[in-house]
Amino acid sequence: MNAPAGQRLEGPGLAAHIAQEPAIAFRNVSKSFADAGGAAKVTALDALDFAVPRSSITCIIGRSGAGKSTLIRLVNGLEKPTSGSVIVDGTDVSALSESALRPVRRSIGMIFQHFNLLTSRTVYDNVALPLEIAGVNRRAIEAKVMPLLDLVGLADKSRRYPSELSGGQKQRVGIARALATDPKVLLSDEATSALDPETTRSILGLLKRINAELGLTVLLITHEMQVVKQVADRVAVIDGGRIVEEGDTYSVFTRPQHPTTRTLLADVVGVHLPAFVTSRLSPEPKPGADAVVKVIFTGPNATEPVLAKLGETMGLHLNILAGAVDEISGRPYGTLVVSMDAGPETLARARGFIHDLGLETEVLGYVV
Ligand SMILES: Nc1ncnc2c1ncn2[C@@H]1O[C@H](COP(=O)(O)OP(=O)(O)OP(=O)(O)O)[C@@H](O)[C@H]1O
Repeated sequence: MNAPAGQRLEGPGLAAHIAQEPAIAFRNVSKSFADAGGAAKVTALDALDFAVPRSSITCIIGRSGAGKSTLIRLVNGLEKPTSGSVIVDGTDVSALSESALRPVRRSIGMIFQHFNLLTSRTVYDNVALPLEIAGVNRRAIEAKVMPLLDLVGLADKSRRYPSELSGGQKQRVGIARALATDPKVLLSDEATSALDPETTRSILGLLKRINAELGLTVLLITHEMQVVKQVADRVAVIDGGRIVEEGDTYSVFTRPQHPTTRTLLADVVGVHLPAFVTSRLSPEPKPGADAVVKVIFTGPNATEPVLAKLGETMGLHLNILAGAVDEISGRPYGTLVVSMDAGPETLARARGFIHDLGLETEVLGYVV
C-alpha cells in the first residue's frame, strides 16, 4: 500500500501505515517448473494474489500438488517467481540476490515436518546455530538461547541431543531455533504432521502463545484440518496454483463456498449421519415421510430448549438422529439433525420458528 498522494508519513502515522500493510503479500505471482523430461512446463502457481495480515495465524490448505510448498518456499526466497513479486515485511524478496537475501531470511523463521535438527549438536547448540552464523558473540547468544528454551519449556534439556528427545520436544527445539533471530514471520511446513494428536495440540498451543506474546505472523501449510480448526485465524484454499477461497476460519469452515473447500472440509465439521439414515434419505418429499432437518447454532445458544418449544408449540414429533458441538477457532459450532413428521407447510412454519430464535436450518432430505 502506498502513502496517500502528496502526503509524507512519519511518526505515529507511519507506524499506523506499516501496521496496516500485510506481513506477506503475493502480487500476481506465477511459478512454473520444467517437467521431468524438461520439455513441458508445470505451472505450480498461476497469477496468484494473496496477503497474510500482520500478527495473524494463517493456514493454507489444498490438495496434494496444489502449490502449497511452492508458495511457502517463495516467501523465504528458496524459489524465485517466474513473474510477479513476493513482499515480506515491506521487502520484495523476489527481487533480491542470494547475498541480499541472507539478512532478510533472519527475519523469517521456519519449522519443518521432520524438525531438521543437527543430530551432532545439543539442544542449546541447535538453537544457537543461526546466531553463530549471524556472527553474534557467545555472551549475547547465551542471553538469547536460554530464555528461548524457557519459552518452549525445554530449559532443563539444553545439554541433551536430539536423539534423546520426543517428537514434540524436537519440534519445540525447532521452534526455539526459528525464533532465535527475532523473526517477524514464522513459516511452518507441515510442522505437526509427524506428531500424535496430543503432542500436536501442545505444539499448536505454543504457536498460539508465541503469536499472542510476540505478535509474530505465522503462516502454516498443512493437510490436517484439525490443525486449522484449532489454531488458524484465517484460512486460504489453494487449487491449481490459485487461491480459490479465503476468509476467517470460522466462516470458511461453516460456510465453504468453493467445491474444493467443500471437498477438503467434508467430514471435518458438524455431524455425520448414521448409515441407516443416509441409505434411506430421498431428496424429494413423499407422502408419510418425515423431513430430516439440520439445525445449526453458531453461538452459545443451545438447541434443546428450542426443539422442546418447537414440539410443544406446533405439536410436532421430533426425533434426534445425530448431534455434535465443534470448536472452530475457539468458537462453538453446533449441529443437530432431527426428523419431524411435518408436511411442506408445517415444515416451513417449523423452520421459521427456529430461525426466529436465531438458529439456522437446512433440509437434508426425507425418510419414510
Ligand atoms: N522443483 C520442481 N520441479 C518440477 N516440478 C515441481 C517442482 N516443485 C514443485 N513442482 C510441481 O509443482 C506443483 C505444485 O507442487 P507443490 O509441491 O507446491 O504442491 P503441494 O501443494 O505442496 O503438494 P503436497 O501437498 O503433495 O506437498 C506440482 O505439480 C509439482 O509436481
